[in-house]
Amino acid sequence: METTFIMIKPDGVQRGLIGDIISRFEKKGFYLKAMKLITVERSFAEKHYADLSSKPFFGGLVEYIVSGPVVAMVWEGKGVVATGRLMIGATKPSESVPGSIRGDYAVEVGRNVIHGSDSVGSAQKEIALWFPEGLSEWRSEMHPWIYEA
Ligand SMILES: Nc1ncnc2c1ncn2[C@@H]1O[C@H](COP(=O)(O)OP(=O)(O)OP(=O)(O)O)[C@@H](O)[C@H]1O
Repeated sequence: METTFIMIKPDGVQRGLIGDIISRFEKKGFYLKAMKLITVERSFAEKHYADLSSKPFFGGLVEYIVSGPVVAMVWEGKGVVATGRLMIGATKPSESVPGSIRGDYAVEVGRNVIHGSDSVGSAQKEIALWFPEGLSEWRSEMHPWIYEA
């Protein structure tokens, strides 16, 4: 099944939103396949956001990501990449709808609480970068109550 990379950014950790965010993904019917609390080096943050290196906000974005621990996770489920992005909400909190994570908890684009992979391809790259040790192989006993097949 599809997997995505989700990161609770330093503001989400500092604000005590870890439990709520994990709970949303669990209750939806997605499976947690890997998780760690980690403070990343600048070079690692630059690698994660390499596609944005030419943006004017790149320096501030890297400062933000290295400013404290983040929670890095892999979630699995049918359509989890696209659905995860919907659950997270639009990049700019002023445009993210209430009910989404950013819509409920964020005000500023530079403090938008959470990251989620934007495609299946970038999910694969990000999971390889953040979890070279691999994922847990397990499936919930609830599977038939969540998925038709
Ligand atoms: N104009 C901006 N000013 C400041 N920070 C920004 C701006 N645009 C984006 N960012 C930051 O860079 C991150 C990555 O931007 P991107 O365009 O990839 O959005 P995203 O895919 O919704 O976010 P993420 O990759 O964090 O999930 C944003 O989540 C935000 O924290």
